[in-house]
Order: sequence, then structure tokens, then C-alpha cells
Amino acid sequence: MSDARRPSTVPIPALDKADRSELLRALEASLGSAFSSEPLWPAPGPLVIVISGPSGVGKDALIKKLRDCNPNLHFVVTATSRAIRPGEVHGKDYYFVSKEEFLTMVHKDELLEYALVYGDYKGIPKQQIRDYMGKGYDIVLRVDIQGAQTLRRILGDSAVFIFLMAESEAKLVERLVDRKTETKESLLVRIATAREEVKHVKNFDYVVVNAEGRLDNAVELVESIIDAEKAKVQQRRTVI
Ligand SMILES: Nc1ncnc2c1ncn2[C@@H]1O[C@H](COP(=O)(O)OP(=O)(O)OP(=O)(O)O)[C@@H](O)[C@H]1O
Repeated sequence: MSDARRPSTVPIPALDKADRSELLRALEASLGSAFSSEPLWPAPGPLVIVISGPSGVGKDALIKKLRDCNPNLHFVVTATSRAIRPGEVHGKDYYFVSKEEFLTMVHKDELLEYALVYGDYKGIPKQQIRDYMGKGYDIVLRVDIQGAQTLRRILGDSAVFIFLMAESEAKLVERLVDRKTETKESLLVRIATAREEVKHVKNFDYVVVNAEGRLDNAVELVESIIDAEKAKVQQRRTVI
């Protein structure tokens, strides 16, 4: 502030002699208002983060690690009509429902997005997202590329879209083969689909390479993306 605007009647004590609170009071009096302790910038609102990528790239593996270290993230549990795989837990990995139950959810408009993927339905329950956003959680959605494209149409730029990619096609195929969950037919479909899917990366906001043996780096990069998004001046605001 220029000297011209400062009321000349308020004396500011010498900086090397005055105690801190005396100095602060004098500065306030001199400026004509008390210093506010209110935050200068509002806390960022909840973020919706969409993580996608080809089958076998490591989406589940990455999400498992993210979950361990980020209690403020809510990982949306997708409803699916596919059969449960060994080790999977109902209500944690997916809500495993019958095709009939799934179609009832569709008719009741309870899903943000749904699709038929490799013969099975997968969909995102809306209410779960609303509940957790209301509690201040950031939301993580794990969807295939087709789902990410639909979500982009629905959510536009209000959500953050991250494409998870392997370092090479060869490594992606090795991972799918080593996982031992696919038949010969479904392997071929997934690989052919992955070749097409990589072309959609341009519709995403970020790409994260999940290189062999370097899952931790991919997790750190996703965490950094979330931090950066939280620090943006123009915040994304999602309404579900
Ligand atoms: N960085 C990595 N290095 C080595 N193996 C990995 C890495 N990331 C994931 N994997 C392994 O690759 C396999 C495929 O990963 P995952 O099941 O997480 O893929 P996904 O993208 O969720 O696949 P889908 O869409 O078919 O469910 C798993 O066996 C997983 O442990």
C-alpha cells in the first residue's frame, strides 16, 4: 500500500523493538481492517477420476495399490453380470448380479453408464457415487475404453480421464497370458480390441505407462495427477 493511503495517525512500532502481536495490531490498525484467518482459497471439491485402459494392462493391480495408501479415495464398486473369478469378493471387487437383476437396475435408471462387455453387463451405480461425494471422497471409476468414451460424453471435462498403457503390445499380451484367466478365443478378442483401443488415448486427459515390474511408478504418477488436479485454479465440478 502506498504511504498516501495509510492513515498517518497510526504509528507502526520499530520492527526490531516491537513484539509480534503489537506489530500485527498496529499493521491492522494502519490498514484499517483485521487480518482474516479464513482460508485464502477454498478447499478443492471432490474429484471424479476415470481410470481406463486395455484388458490386462493392470487397472485392477493399480487400483489395489492406490486403495492401500489413499483413504480419501472411494473406488466405485461396479455391478456386473459376469461370473465371479477365484479370489474375487462380492461387494468389494464387483457387485455380482444376474442378467435379470442387472436389467432391472437399467430400467430404474440406477446406472450412470452400462455396457455389454465380452458378453457380460457392467455398470456404474449412481447412488454410490452421490453418497461418497457427499461425504467428501474423491471417486475412482475403473472402466474399459468403451465405458470411458460413454463417461466422457456424459461427464465431459468435469471428470479426469486417465489412460493406463503398457510399454509395448508384447508386454500387454504376456500379462494377459500369464494371468491365466482367458480362453484362447477371449485372448484373441482382447488383443484385437486392445489394438483398436490405443487409438482412443487422444480423448483422455492423461496417459500413464504401467511398465513391467514398475507398478509403483504408475501408482505414484496417478497420485501426482490427483494432486495436480486438486491444485488447479479452475476446478472441475461433477454433478451425478
Ligand atoms: N507393472 C506390472 N508389471 C507386471 N505385471 C503386472 C503389472 N501390472 C499388472 N500386472 C499383472 O498383469 C495382469 C493383468 O493385470 P490386471 O488384472 O490388473 O489388468 P486389468 O487391466 O484390470 O484387466 P481386465 O480389464 O481384463 O480386468 C495381472 O496378473 C497383474 O498382476
